[in-house]
Amino acid sequence: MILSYANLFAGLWWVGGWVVVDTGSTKFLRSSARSSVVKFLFHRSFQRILIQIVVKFVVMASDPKAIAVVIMGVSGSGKSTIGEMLGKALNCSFIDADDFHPQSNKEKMKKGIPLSDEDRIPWLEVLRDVLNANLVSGKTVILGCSALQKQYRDILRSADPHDPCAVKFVLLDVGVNLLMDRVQKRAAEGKHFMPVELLQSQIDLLQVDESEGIFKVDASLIPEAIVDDIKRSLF
Ligand SMILES: Nc1ncnc2c1ncn2[C@@H]1O[C@H](COP(=O)(O)OP(=O)(O)OP(=O)(O)O)[C@@H](O)[C@H]1O
Ligand SMILES: O=C(O)[C@H](O)[C@@H](O)[C@H](O)[C@H](O)CO
Repeated sequence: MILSYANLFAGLWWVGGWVVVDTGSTKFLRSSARSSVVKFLFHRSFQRILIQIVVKFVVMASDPKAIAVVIMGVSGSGKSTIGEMLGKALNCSFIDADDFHPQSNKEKMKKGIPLSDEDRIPWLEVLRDVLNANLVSGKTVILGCSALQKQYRDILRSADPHDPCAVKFVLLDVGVNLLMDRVQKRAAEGKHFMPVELLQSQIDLLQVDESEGIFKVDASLIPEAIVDDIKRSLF
């Protein structure tokens, strides 16, 4: 839409310039020194450059750089719920990291055994490649992923090897009691494989370094308020 306006504007500019220069309607300016400057300004090659600059500017303004937003936090903090809503609000796709776990990881968690680095690193590398594919094709994407430690987040950050800031993290911050309630309720409803016993191991592992500048959102709020806060932090 914006581009069509730009093209229309460029077209009018072109025709307007032609009328002014080629129909001689600028007679009153011709004699003065000003007229050569004006002629230069209306000259087609100058117009062409100007049009290219305007179109490029409009394209850049209407098509900002793609980013990856990682909604992170411990089990039950709301990554899937919030990530999906944010994806809809930003009109981009949402990827749930849980869908990329190999069966062996899921079996381990079901049995109440926390994942090790050996379990997580290959999984994070796959997720990094998925983010990379989206960024390379200019698509903004939301990922819901625990990303509990800096070393894990650094793997995801490398999705854009030229710009680590292209991958942004948002931490869903929820108190332990509310987390327990949510995970217990979800497990009782048979809705998820993650047992409540694993929650403490996740809380123990979560490490957020102030220097990383991760945006922390109060995830005990209603989902709509959380999504609004995240949107405000991003734009
Ligand atoms: N802001 C919220 N307010 C109320 N309930 C919420 C909120 N966010 C999530 N929930 C509920 O809490 C439960 C856990 O949410 P969700 O599955 O989105 O968390 P998660 O971080 O993706 O968990 P996991 O990492 O274990 O997959 C769900 O039953 C969900 O409906
Ligand atoms: O790093 C991890 O241990 C995993 O990502 C877990 O967080 C689970 O995937 C998730 O919580 C279950 O839904």
